[in-house]
Amino acid sequence: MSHVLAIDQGTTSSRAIVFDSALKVKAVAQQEFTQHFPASGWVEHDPEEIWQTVLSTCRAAMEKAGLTAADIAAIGITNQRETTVVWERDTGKPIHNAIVWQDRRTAPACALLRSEGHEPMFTEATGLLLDPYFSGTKLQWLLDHVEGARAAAEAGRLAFGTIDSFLIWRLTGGKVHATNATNAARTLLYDIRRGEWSRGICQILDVPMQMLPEVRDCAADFGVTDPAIFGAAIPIRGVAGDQQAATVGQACFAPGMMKSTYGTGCFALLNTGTEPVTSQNRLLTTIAYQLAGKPTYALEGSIFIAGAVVQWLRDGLGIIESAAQSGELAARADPGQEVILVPAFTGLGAPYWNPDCRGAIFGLTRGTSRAEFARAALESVGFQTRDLWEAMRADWPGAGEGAVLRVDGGMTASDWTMQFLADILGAPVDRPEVLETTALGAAWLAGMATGVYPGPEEFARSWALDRRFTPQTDEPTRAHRYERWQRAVEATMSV
Ligand SMILES: Nc1ncnc2c1ncn2[C@@H]1O[C@H](COP(=O)(O)OP(=O)(O)O)[C@@H](O)[C@H]1O
Ligand SMILES: O=P(O)(O)OC[C@H](O)CO
Repeated sequence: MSHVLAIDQGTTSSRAIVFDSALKVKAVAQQEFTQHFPASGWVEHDPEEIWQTVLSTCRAAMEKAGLTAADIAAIGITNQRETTVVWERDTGKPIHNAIVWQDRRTAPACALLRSEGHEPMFTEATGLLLDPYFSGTKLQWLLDHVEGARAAAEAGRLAFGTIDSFLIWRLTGGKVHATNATNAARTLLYDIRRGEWSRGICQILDVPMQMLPEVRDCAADFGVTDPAIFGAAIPIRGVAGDQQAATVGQACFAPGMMKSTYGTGCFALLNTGTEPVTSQNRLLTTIAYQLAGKPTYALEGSIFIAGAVVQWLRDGLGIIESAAQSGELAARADPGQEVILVPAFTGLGAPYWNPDCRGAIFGLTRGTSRAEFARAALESVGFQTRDLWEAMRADWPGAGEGAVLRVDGGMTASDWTMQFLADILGAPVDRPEVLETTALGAAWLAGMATGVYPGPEEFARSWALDRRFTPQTDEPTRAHRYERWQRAVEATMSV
């Protein structure tokens, strides 16, 4: 009973990881699932496929670890955030595919709300902006477009949830309809200061409040799994959105600590303590974690394209065969060429929040080759992080000076990219030994709640460094490079 099973339900795959009593990874199972693109800018997932991949990866991970459900003390769940599911309470059946966080279909609805002057009120309550990224307008779209949905929701027959809620509902056999504060904070429906669903916003978006889940702490009782699923009931005791789980997994428990996760996108969170900080620089205010009823807040910068730019080099341009080759190729680029890629493939996220602009490349010459493309692609990830870093320093003077960036996610395997990141930030970048930081955070929350794992101080002491990247570039070069990036972004947004 001293193991913990973490479910990491991500955008492109579901993973299940068994951690042992010393918080070491014992077994991993991963399964990709289908991405549906029914129209330009639309992205959907089939919730049934998500459910099946979660079930099979959990079973596979337990089998690989040589364990049964009786050996698992608790489950921790972490998930792609904002992605929106509505299902029938009596059958558990979704009424539509899930609308994924990347989906842009509600851009006109957001523009309309902005033109009506609603944005300041939404930002004040939720810490977010009127962007299609968040769940609220996705839910509104489902209620408006699925026949009979609004009437059924008003009659109490439908439930809304982000992926964590949907999984909790399914795992508990329909007994628990709950979420946690970190996922609620991404819905555009939750008042992060008052710690409750916003009645005013639900009225504006015409969302019946009876379809919303109950909001709990990150380490809390989320019920037990139906014994028919894994052979015995397992308590669900930890739940957090994936970027917040990574913040916890990186032990960013003190104000001023910052982590950045480089997967498909990049999400940087700065712990700002027990009071929410309102950004003057178009960052988001969010809940980093909530324990014992007390939220700890964060400023978040969300970038939509990070590792995805490497996938584009591989699958779109075909100039590399594997992601790992991107760094080797970038290292061979001509230092005399200053090619800049602005990867606004789906518009730009923080701090620009421009859903309409599209990517651009600058500085091409007759001599530009694959190597300069690769370097520009990897550098774009560093430049975008610098944008967030600047915004955070401007918003919260405690950030930056003497600060270190803790990094994780698949793309941090690239030493070349991490060195450029340190160079362009002018600050150290720390890569930990455990790169399964998201799952680690969810496992620790669940294990701490069940007494299997230690409290925050001891957990933070167990964080171990793999490698520190220190800046090698001088300040004038850094300033010159960053200024050219800023001009490239301005030009991209003006086309
Ligand atoms: N060695 C590498 N160099 C550059 N990018 C990499 C490398 N290894 C993985 N990546 C990128 O990291 C991403 C995968 O990271 P992961 O954390 O698994 O993402 P997600 O959870 O969003 O699916 C991919 O987009 C891939 O292109
Ligand atoms: O599933 P990931 O790792 O791409 O993360 C997605 C984020 O939670 C979206 O906000």
